Amino acid sequence: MKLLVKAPAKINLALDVLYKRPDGYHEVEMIMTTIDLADRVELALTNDDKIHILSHNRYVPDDQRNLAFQAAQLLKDRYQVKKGVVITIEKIIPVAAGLAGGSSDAAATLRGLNKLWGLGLTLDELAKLGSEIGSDVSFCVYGGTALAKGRGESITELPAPPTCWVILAKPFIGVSTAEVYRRLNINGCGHPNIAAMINAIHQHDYQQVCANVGNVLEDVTLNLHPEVAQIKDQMKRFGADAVLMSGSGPTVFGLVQHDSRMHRIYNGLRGFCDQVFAVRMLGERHSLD
Ligand SMILES: C[C@](O)(CO)[C@H](O)COP(=O)(O)OP(=O)(O)OC[C@H]1O[C@@H](n2ccc(N)nc2=O)[C@H](O)[C@@H]1O
Ligand SMILES: Nc1ncnc2c1ncn2[C@@H]1O[C@H](COP(=O)(O)OP(=O)(O)OP(=O)(O)O)[C@@H](O)[C@H]1O
Repeated sequence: MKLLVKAPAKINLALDVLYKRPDGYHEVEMIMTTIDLADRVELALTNDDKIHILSHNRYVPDDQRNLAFQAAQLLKDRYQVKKGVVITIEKIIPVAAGLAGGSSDAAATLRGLNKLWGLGLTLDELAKLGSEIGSDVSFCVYGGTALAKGRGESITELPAPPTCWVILAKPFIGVSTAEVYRRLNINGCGHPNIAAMINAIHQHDYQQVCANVGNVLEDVTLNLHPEVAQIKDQMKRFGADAVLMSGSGPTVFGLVQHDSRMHRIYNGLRGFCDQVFAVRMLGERHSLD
């Protein structure tokens, strides 16, 4: 028996850090939304009681370091599952890009194995399990658009943002999320207005969404990697309505509504960046399988 599950990437329309917690993590407030750029995760049942990972991408680990492996292991241990699975990951989302690729593969594995192994868990239960794997996994279990609080695992659903194009540009570098958080000076940076972003989404107000994008981690990564600032400048020059780094980076996204401008930005950035995509937001929460 086989199941194919979609694992979409996310962007952070806004990302604020409130304080560093005693457990070493940072208390965040983020507006996250899934986009139409997805890995394909195929789950095939085996009777050997083992977890196997297959991927053609040399940057994706094929052992217990893979977040999809960890998701399967967690379900096996917690619910004494005696079956095995072959997890084949067709990687479309750039790796170590700030787009939650690994987290989304883990979330897709949780959703898929819940069905394949007949566990009968709710999305809320899967999201709670996901938070044990990584801070972005809970959001990825639900998808759609949400406010994420705590260390990222406390999710409140939001409606779909206004329709627009999301142009993603990833430079050749990779970024360590832990290092970016470690270097952040919470008191020495400007903070995005999360309430204003939530209001803009509720009002379906594209101009206000664009006016309120912001990410406290951006300056940290920009200082480490000046090429990210260059990509931001390029996107602005080609006419994006809003430009921001996603998560801890290094991927930069630009928002536009007009097709012609989307093409201008897309074509202008290709050749300058490692990978460029023009995609839509997936909008509100709906079944990902
Ligand atoms: C930057 C974001 O991607 C934005 O969505 C997330 O906040 C990070 O999510 P993630 O990659 O799933 O993060 P995790 O794998 O849980 O943590 C990686 C490292 O980032 C730091 N970390 C992460 C989340 C958080 N709220 N505070 C942190 O300080 C910790 O040093 C942690 O060891
Ligand atoms: N399924 C997976 N796909 C990609 N990378 C994975 C996966 N599982 C584990 N990894 C490891 O995780 C690291 C970060 O990869 P990932 O693509 O998830 O980063 P990211 O998009 O920056 O994540 P986030 O936005 O959640 O911080 C990679 O360098 C890789 O070694």
